[in-house]
Amino acid sequence: MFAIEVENLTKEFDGFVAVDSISFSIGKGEIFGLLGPNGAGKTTTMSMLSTTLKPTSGKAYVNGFDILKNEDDVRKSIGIVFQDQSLDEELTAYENMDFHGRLYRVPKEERQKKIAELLKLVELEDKKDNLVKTYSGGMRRRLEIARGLLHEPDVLFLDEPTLGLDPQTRNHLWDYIEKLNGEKGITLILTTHYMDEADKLCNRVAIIDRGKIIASDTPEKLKDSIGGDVITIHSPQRDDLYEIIKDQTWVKHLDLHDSSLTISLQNAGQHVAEIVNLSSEKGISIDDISIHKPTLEDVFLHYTGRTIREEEANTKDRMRMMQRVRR
Ligand SMILES: Nc1ncnc2c1ncn2[C@@H]1O[C@H](COP(=O)(O)OP(=O)(O)OP(=O)(O)O)[C@@H](O)[C@H]1O
Repeated sequence: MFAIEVENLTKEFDGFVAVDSISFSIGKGEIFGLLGPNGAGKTTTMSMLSTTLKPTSGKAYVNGFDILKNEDDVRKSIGIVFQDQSLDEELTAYENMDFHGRLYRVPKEERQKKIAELLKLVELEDKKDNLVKTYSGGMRRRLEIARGLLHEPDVLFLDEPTLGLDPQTRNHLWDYIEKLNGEKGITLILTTHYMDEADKLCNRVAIIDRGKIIASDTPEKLKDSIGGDVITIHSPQRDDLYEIIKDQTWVKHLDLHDSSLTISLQNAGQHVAEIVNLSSEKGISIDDISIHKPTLEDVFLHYTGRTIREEEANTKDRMRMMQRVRR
C-alpha cells in the first residue's frame, strides 16, 4: 500500500485552475518533494491532501483513507507543519506540546514520555520551559516539527520547512528531517522552492509549475535526463549566439533566457573553445562562460524555459518572516 496516492486531483478558485489534474504516489518511508516556484500550487495540493481544502475534482488516499470520505481518519494519521506559524507565543515549548497532545487525546503518561523524547530529538530539551516568544526562527520550526509528531503520525506534511531560515539553520533542519525519516520511518511530503533542499533531502521529487506536474523522478534521474553537462553563457548578443550554436551537432538542448544562454550537451570541456572561436569569428562578445553538472534548477529550466526566480522568492520569504515576527 502507498502512503499517499493522488489521481487527477484538481482545484479551481473561481475558474482559476490552481492545481491541474495532478497524479502521483508516495511509497511508505519515502521523503517526497513538491518542488516549484511561488504560486505553483504546492500549498493548495498539501491543503487538499490534509483535508483542509476540498478538491474540485479527482481523488486521493492518505494512509489508505479517502480524503473525501474519511477526513477524520486522514487527519488522525498525519502531522502537519504549515507555512504560517501556529505556536502560542505566550506558552513555553513544553506547554505548546502538552496542549497539542491533549487535543489529540494522547494519554497523560504517554504524552509526557513522548514530549521529552521529541524535544530531545529536535535538541530543545534544555529550552523546554522557555516561552516561545524568546525562540529564534529555527527553534520555532523545530518545535513545530516535534509537535507535529506527538500523536505518532505515519505521514508528516511539511510546507516550506526552511522558508526564511539562514543557511546554517536550514542545514540543521535538514539533518533533523533525515533523522526523523531514518529513525522513525515516517513518510514525509514536503514542499519547497529551494532546489538544493529538494536535491539534498528528497528520494523523489515532483516538479510542479502552474498547477501541473511537469516531471517526476529521483533528483539524480531528473538531472541525468537533461544530459551530461550544462554550459551557461552571458552575452549582450545572446540572440546572435543562439543562431550560430543552435545547429551544432553536439547541442542536446538550447535555451535562451533574459540574461543568458544555456546549452545541455555531453563533454562540455571539448566544446568551450569552439564556442569562443565561433563567437569571435562573428564578432559576438561573451561576458562570461561556465560549465557545470546539471542541477534541479537546470531541470526546471529545461522543462519550463524559465528559472525559479529566487529573487522574487527571497522577497516573499522576507515578507513572510516579518509577518511571523509581527504575529
Ligand atoms: N483561496 C484562494 N483563492 C484564490 N486563489 C488562490 C487561493 N489559494 C491559492 N490561490 C492561488 O492558487 C495558486 C497556487 O497557490 P499555492 O499557494 O498553492 O502556491 P504555492 O506553490 O504553494 O506557492 P507559495 O509558496 O507562494 O504558497 C496561486 O496563483 C494562488 O494565488
